[in-house]
Amino acid sequence: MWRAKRLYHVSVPPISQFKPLPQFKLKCGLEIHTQLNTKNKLFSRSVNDPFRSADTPNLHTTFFDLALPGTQPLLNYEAILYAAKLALSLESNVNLNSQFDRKHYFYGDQPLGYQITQHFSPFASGGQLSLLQDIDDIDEKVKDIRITQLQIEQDTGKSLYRKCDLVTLIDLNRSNVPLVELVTEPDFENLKQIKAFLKKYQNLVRHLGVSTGDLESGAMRVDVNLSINDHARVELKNLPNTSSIMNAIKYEYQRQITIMRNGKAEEMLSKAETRGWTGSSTVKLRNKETTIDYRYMPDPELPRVALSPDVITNIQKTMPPLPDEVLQGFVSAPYFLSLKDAKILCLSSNGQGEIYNHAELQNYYVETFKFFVDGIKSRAAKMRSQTSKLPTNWIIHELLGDLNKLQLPLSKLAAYLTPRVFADFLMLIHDAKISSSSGKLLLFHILKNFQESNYDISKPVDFDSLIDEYDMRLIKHIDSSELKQICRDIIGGLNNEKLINDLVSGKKRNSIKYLVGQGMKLSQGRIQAQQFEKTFKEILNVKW
Ligand SMILES: Nc1ncnc2c1ncn2[C@@H]1O[C@H](COP(=O)(O)OP(=O)(O)OP(=O)(O)O)[C@@H](O)[C@H]1O
Ligand SMILES: [Mg+2]
Ligand SMILES: [Mg+2]
Repeated sequence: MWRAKRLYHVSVPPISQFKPLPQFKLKCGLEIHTQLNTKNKLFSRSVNDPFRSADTPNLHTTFFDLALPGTQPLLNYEAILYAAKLALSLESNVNLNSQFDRKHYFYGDQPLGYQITQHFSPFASGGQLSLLQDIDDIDEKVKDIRITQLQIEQDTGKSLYRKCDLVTLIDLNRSNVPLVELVTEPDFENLKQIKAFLKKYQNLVRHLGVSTGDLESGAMRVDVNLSINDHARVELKNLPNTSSIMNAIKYEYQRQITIMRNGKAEEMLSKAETRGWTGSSTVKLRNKETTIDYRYMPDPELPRVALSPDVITNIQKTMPPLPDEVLQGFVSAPYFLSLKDAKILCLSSNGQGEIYNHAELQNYYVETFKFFVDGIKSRAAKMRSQTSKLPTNWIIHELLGDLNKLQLPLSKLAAYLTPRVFADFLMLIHDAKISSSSGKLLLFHILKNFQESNYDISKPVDFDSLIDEYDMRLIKHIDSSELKQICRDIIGGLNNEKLINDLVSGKKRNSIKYLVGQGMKLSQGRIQAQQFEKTFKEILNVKW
């Protein structure tokens, strides 16, 4: 008698209890699809803007994107250029004679009936991306992730399933957008390496300007392949962001361990399978070996991509220095940035570049630094380490904070508060014309006014009159008895004997900062903090 096979139920512990165990060795490889942000699509002249879908579906489509009979693909060379840049930056060998193939399957958002990809002869192979402990926050000193290959292919359209009337809507704005599929060797051994690789690769595509690299919008899509102790690999799909990627791996790791511990590995982990992430668990989509036969064949309508070695050499010449080199440059002479600050300059946090992109920010910093150093030299002053920190502190910390607060794009501001002008501003602080607390107010005021003037760049910034208008000029030569009186008044006004005793005895030395803060507030930042500190110590007879 036929009986339904009882499904073996695996009870997986919660993700929060995830713990990598040495006896269960994790091995992972990634497949990453990256949309190239070329002007046009891969095989047609339509505009490449897959994100227009929400308001205007099917806007960017030509007859070829719709797969109307009689239309033919026409290769966009810009996509080849972008893919070559990416391949070279990964030390991958560009194939001088790659080819496009048809991968056949039917789906509503794939009207050709096949996807044009590179199966037999991919665009580039080999190469690596090195992860470094200092820069990428991994546990090992260095970890090289080998690249298997990069292939160019077209993206599919999008299907929108409407439950209410059981209708599926098709949007072809994304159809035929150029993609690079990057495949790594199964070199990853832990989560930190995967997280670091994704961040580094994302930063790389942004740095090269070949993609926005955003996971959330689908410009970058990651499939994870995972196996434990040499059992069959499981491919994880539908991972929309970094936390899904991490959680899916954690879940899958625990699921497979549970299976092994229950003696079911032979039965359940001997065949490769594809699983999807539901948000809380992985579910089987299909067996790898039973996937349909795609009937790959070379696309007869597209000639081979024949590149001369000169083309590659010339592209290599136009390549910018890679992110790690740029970072190293900022931590060494003449900038001497801390690694943390250098990372802020080099690692873009958002691909859209709304407030700034890393190239603009680096440029603004480098230019300002140059003008500032010239300013110091012109005063025949020495560049002390405290002085060289001024551009860093004021750009990376103060200015970026203000821009974010005001949602003011750096590109707009740089036309008005140019690096030369910003260096002048820094000189005001360097020359002690204004205190840094006044500087903060002044900078914010200038930015806010600029924004309110609707980005009017016609009137140049006039620091001198602004400083006078707001009465910010530092009082350098205050009479010492007058200053002592101000300090005594502050102490008297506090009426806090314990604070003063603890300060004088050295128990709570930090309280001096509080007193100085009161002084700065009272003088509206016009008397220097150091003067206050000195005077407070004098009148309190502080010995430490
Ligand atoms: N034993 C293994 N454990 C974990 N990952 C593995 C293992 N063997 C291979 N992989 C990874 O599986 C991935 C294979 O990707 P590839 O694109 O070559 O084939 P695929 O997944 O079969 O094809 P498709 O592109 O149709 O998904 C690579 O990232 C590779 O590193
Ligand atoms: Mg795969
Ligand atoms: Mg693949």
